[in-house]
Amino acid sequence: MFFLKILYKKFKYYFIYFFYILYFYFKKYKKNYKKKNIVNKFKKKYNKSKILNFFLLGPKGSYSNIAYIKYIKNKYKNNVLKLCYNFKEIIIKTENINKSFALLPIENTNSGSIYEIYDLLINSKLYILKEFNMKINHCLLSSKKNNINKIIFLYSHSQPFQQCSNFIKKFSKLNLINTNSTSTAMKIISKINSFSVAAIGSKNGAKLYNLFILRKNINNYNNITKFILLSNKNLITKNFDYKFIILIINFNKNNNKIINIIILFNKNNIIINKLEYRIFKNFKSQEVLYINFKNNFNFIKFKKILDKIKKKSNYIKFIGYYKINKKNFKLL
Ligand SMILES: O=C(O)C(=O)C[C@]1(C(=O)O)C=C[C@@H](O)C=C1
Repeated sequence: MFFLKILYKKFKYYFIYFFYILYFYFKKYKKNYKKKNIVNKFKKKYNKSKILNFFLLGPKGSYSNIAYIKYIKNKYKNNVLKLCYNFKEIIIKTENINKSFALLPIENTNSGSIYEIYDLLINSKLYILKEFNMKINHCLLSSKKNNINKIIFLYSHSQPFQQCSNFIKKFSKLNLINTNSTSTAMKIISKINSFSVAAIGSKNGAKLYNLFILRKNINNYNNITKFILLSNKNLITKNFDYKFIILIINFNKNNNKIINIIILFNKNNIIINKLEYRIFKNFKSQEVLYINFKNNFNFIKFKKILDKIKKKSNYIKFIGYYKINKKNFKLL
């Protein structure tokens, strides 16, 4: 006891200082702990929220909107429709908002691949989960009971102009005006309300924007658009039971490696479903190969092939896996 007293007298200030620091850190820790707890609680609540956001091209009445009603609206509970102004906005929002999905058109039997989407996908963090094919019947629409020969300006998205090229060719007077979607076109002509303007859009859109259908089915033959559903979560599982896999392979230009990759796929009996080639003129000219192929091997064999591709390329990116089980497709 005596010894402790001497110690206390000698080091009194050190003791006080030591306990003060201890108290200070304890308070700081308590504050941080509370803060962390609140953030964790918020995260838990946010992640538990069952709402699924679906981002797609708007406004109301677009073909993307019709595809959403047909394939998604009643199939997935608690889904919320979020209509966007253009494809880029759809991708950025889906990348950054929790539990969200993007519905995008990717190709059409008449107009071919939609390159704007391919180029956006190459630089995005999204994964393709599923695809849907939808028949598209374009109509010529006007806000008045109109004579086609009076129309001077025809509004629509760039894709329908290509899909209706045979019909448009017959009317040399027509000036084509590009809009972000067919529904934007319908909205514009309903506001202008003139004999000189018309739009290419859907039957449903005509009802929505009070337009007259001047001609039905003006598209070239058998017009089908493929839509894809994407998410910001990599949903790959260990069972590797995917029917199709989609890869993006990046090369430096002018090195003939693309041919080697195709030969490699061929040697391993890989059935390529779709192949797209894009060139990017950034600081280094780069080539990108988009390959959608049938998955007919196990993960070990697939990894060996991947390693070979890796040696021939700058980088590889997985951007999609379609499940075999179509009916019980789960989003999350
Ligand atoms: O403009 C629309 O209504 C869309 O949903 C876009 C889009 C497309 O870009 O392909 C979708 C389906 C049809 O092929 C025409 C237009």
